[in-house]
Amino acid sequence: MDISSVLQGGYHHPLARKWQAQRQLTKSMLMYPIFITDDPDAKVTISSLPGQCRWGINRLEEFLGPLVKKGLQSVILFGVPLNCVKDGRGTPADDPSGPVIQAIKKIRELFPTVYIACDVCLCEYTDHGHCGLLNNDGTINNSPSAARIAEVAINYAKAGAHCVAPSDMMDGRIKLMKRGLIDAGFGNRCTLMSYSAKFASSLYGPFREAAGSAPSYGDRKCYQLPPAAKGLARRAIQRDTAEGADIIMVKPALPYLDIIGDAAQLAPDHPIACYQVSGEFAMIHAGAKAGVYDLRTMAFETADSMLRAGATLILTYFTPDFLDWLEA
Ligand SMILES: NCC[C@H](CC(=O)O)[C@@H](CN)CCC(=O)O
Ligand SMILES: [Zn+2]
Repeated sequence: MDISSVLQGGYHHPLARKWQAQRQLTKSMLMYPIFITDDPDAKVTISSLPGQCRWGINRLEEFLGPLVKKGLQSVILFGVPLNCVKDGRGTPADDPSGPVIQAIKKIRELFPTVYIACDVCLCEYTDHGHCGLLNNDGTINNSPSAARIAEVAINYAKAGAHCVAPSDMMDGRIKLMKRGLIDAGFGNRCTLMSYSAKFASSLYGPFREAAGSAPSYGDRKCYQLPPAAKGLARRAIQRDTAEGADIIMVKPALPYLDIIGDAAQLAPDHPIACYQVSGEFAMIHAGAKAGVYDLRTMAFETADSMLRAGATLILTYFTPDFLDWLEA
């Protein structure tokens, strides 16, 4: 046999197999999506997301304390207001007494080492459930929507968020948000993580149930990317990079590994995030429950695929599990 034909010598040993990975999963790569509700003492199980709950701010120490001890380094907050008056412009989104702003302050106080990102969108706060403001005919009114999203982001930054992450997919919101952060004095102390390539996926169901954020009519196909749209994703990534995004995100993750690769190629000097969304998480659990594979092995296999594709940051509901598994 030719010398060049023999590869197995390079990975016959478990340690040598580790060396074959370009990037190994570490705790600092994990960002934990968490749901904050406006009942301060709540701890409500989310049936569609195994092991996940909606938490009130009075329970954050009980919830996050053990995870911080295990090495939790970042969270991304999703507000789930159940006792507020939703309206056409998502007024409750940046209510100073609302769950997100209260949670930013509480987590800063309780866990000063934890990096706090905030998802910025209006769908959890609008009475129509869309991610932006609407025209009279029910279509998205892009410009005022982008302006409102930027306004919410600046208010989160003022409350102490380390990072704002607009998941709305409005055109031009990154430029507006970056300009707003700079003008408000936060351009150099608040990260702008753009959900640049976010697809109109069928994998958001459990989240929408958890956050009560499904659109009251229609869908999000006119502002989230078509699943087959590789060119649009590449253009959105280039656009957001040019508009001042500090981190580029692809979402969902597993069905879009090629887009993660595109992002790494198009924005080689930016951290690349990917979001293993609620439906991916639920799907992996369902397969393990059905005996198709071992849960831990599959969770690592999916994370390794995202790292191999070029991700440097993974938003995942598996974060608490990985904190245990990476310790072992
Ligand atoms: N801003 C929209 C929420 C959005 C998807 C959607 O419901 O369209 C995601 C949150 N950023 C869902 C995330 C998930 O499914 O885990
Ligand atoms: Zn939204």
